Amino acid sequence: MNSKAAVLITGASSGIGAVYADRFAKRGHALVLVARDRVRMEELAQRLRQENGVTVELLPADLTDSDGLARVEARLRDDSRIGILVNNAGTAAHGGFLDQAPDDVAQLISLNTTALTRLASAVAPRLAREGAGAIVNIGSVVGLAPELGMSVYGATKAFALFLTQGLHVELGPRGVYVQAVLPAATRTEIWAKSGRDVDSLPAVMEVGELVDAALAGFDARETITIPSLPKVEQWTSFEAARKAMVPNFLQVHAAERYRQGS
Ligand SMILES: NC(=O)C1=CN([C@@H]2O[C@H](COP(=O)(O)OP(=O)(O)OC[C@H]3O[C@@H](n4cnc5c(N)ncnc54)[C@H](OP(=O)(O)O)[C@@H]3O)[C@@H](O)[C@H]2O)C=CC1
Ligand SMILES: CC(=O)[C@H](N)C(=O)O
Repeated sequence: MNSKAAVLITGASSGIGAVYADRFAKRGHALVLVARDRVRMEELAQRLRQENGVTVELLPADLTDSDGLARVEARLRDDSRIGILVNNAGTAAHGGFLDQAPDDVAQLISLNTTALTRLASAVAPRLAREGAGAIVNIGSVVGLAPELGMSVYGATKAFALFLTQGLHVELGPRGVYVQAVLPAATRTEIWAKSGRDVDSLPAVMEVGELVDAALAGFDARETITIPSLPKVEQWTSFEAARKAMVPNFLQVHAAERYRQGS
């Protein structure tokens, strides 16, 4: 992969996406920034152009809107300068499942899973043809922790993790690197936007530290990067247990515990 490939970052107007933009600009990459808030992106873009001398283009779009999403998909399909997609745009939900209106749930799923998948789908064939490039999906540790009571949000993040692992299997041999980053609580606007006080949490990572760790995982070509997890062995043994189960799924008969009266 050309190390100076342009990077398209969704959700680049604030938080994790804005810091990814800063870090990739510092590394000398041209950027395409996607989010709804053009003014905030323009402020960021001006600073990044001045500080780093890189090209920064804006592609304002609502990724839950079919026209907006289609414009970003077209850019990813057609612009051969873009070699890295950072699929970061996402929202969290207010309250628990019983408090969430079906339309709000659908909107969350639309951004966190449908848009993420469609954007990966738009860029992947071109990257596979080129035998180079990267797709970074921002998941969450919440996708591993149904106990946290964020069922729909967590399910969208479990989706991002699974999709990444599947795409790693499918696209890795074609030369495309796929990474899932699973942040834990990180100080960004997502908390206030979803009606929660980030300062009530026992531990919160600063967003710069989170993105720098995610990029260390990127540079190491990790498939799954969990910046806050102290011992990577906990993740690798979890994965080993899952993989050990897979060969046992295909059986002619139901397991003994389900055989009634036989
Ligand atoms: N902060 C945290 O604790 C954690 C965050 N994450 C994940 O990190 C990612 C980034 O979130 P974070 O930086 O924290 O939060 P922010 O709220 O700061 O950033 C979210 C970004 O997504 C954009 N966005 C929201 N809705 C849309 C939309 N409909 N179309 C296009 N862009 C949209 C926002 O821009 P705009 O409003 O301009 O459209 C903004 O740039 C999310 O996927 C989140 O789930 C994961 C784990 C922990
Ligand atoms: C940002 C969130 O709402 C969530 N708690 C997470 O850590 O992913």
